[in-house]
Amino acid sequence: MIYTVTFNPALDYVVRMDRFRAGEVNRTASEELQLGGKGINVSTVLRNLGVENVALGFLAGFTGRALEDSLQKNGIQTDFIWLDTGLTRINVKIKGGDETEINGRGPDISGEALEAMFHKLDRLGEGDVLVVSGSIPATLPSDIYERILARLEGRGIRTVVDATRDLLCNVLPYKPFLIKPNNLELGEIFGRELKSDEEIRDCAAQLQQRGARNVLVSMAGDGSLLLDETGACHRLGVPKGKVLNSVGAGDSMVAGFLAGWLEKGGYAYAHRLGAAAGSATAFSDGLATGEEIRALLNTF
Ligand SMILES: Nc1ncnc2c1ncn2[C@@H]1O[C@H](COP(=O)(O)OP(=O)(O)O)[C@@H](O)[C@H]1O
Ligand SMILES: O=P(O)(O)OC[C@H]1O[C@](O)(COP(=O)(O)O)[C@@H](O)[C@@H]1O
Repeated sequence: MIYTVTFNPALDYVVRMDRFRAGEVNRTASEELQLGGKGINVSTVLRNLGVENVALGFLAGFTGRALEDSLQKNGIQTDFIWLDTGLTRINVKIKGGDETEINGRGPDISGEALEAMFHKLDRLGEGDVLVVSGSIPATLPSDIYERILARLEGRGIRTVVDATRDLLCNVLPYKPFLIKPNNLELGEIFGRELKSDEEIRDCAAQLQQRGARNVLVSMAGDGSLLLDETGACHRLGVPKGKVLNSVGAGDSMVAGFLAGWLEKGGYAYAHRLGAAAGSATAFSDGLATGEEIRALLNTF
């Protein structure tokens, strides 16, 4: 079974307007509420591709209830831990000329709630896949992803980590099956801007030397580069299409990669399905459907 963990789920409030002006009253042309949080997006796209999975994480308050109801209505299995206080956050995504995002801090997670999550993870076993992704609420220790991977070590569980800076770097010794930084996040880790494929490949190789098995670097409209565990490097561009909303494109890519790898076992195909999923989401209003993703697969 595939499990996703989202420490800080969200409702994404997506508003569109001709031009967003900071410091002024802005009126929207349209608005919608989407389910959000990186692991939750991965769960949704996996489900859209026909891959059964369970969404784990922490929820609180009426926004949390709305999120869980919608996930279940969409046919996604959930096993969340409920927090006694606070509210699952609402992240604001402004499409007005440029894309501006305001991501909330999220509710506090108590020590007890965290312990409850560790107990759930203790049930995973041989052949399971665990995806941990997204930010963590400010009250959690910054080694939390590392502690999860340490606890899973030696049990035949593949892990996928999509996080930034230390959250990502600290898990490398636990040999994650896949990490997916974007090119800017990869540059942040090495303290410089990465300008060429060679530089990106070199940095990906260094993360591999530090323990990552497969490194998938996404580059928004410039496509993606996969350095797989055999040492082969795969580079894909993007198909032609109109970008409507790139929120969740990275999460869709992770889901597509996993779905492709489960379907055929090879990394070239996993990368293609991941790339198709990323672009299909960028070309649709919300997260891409299975049909939208498979329609793009042949363009690579
Ligand atoms: N503007 C775009 N046009 C076409 N494909 C895109 C676009 N933005 C993202 N994608 C696809 O989705 C993938 C992930 O997007 P990216 O923005 O790099 O991830 P993240 O959201 O994690 O930063 C890209 O590698 C690409 O394949
Ligand atoms: O957990 P974080 O890093 O604050 O990010 C949460 C946001 O990321 C998203 O999951 C989108 O992620 P990507 O655009 O990186 O794929 C949104 O749905 C959500 O609002």
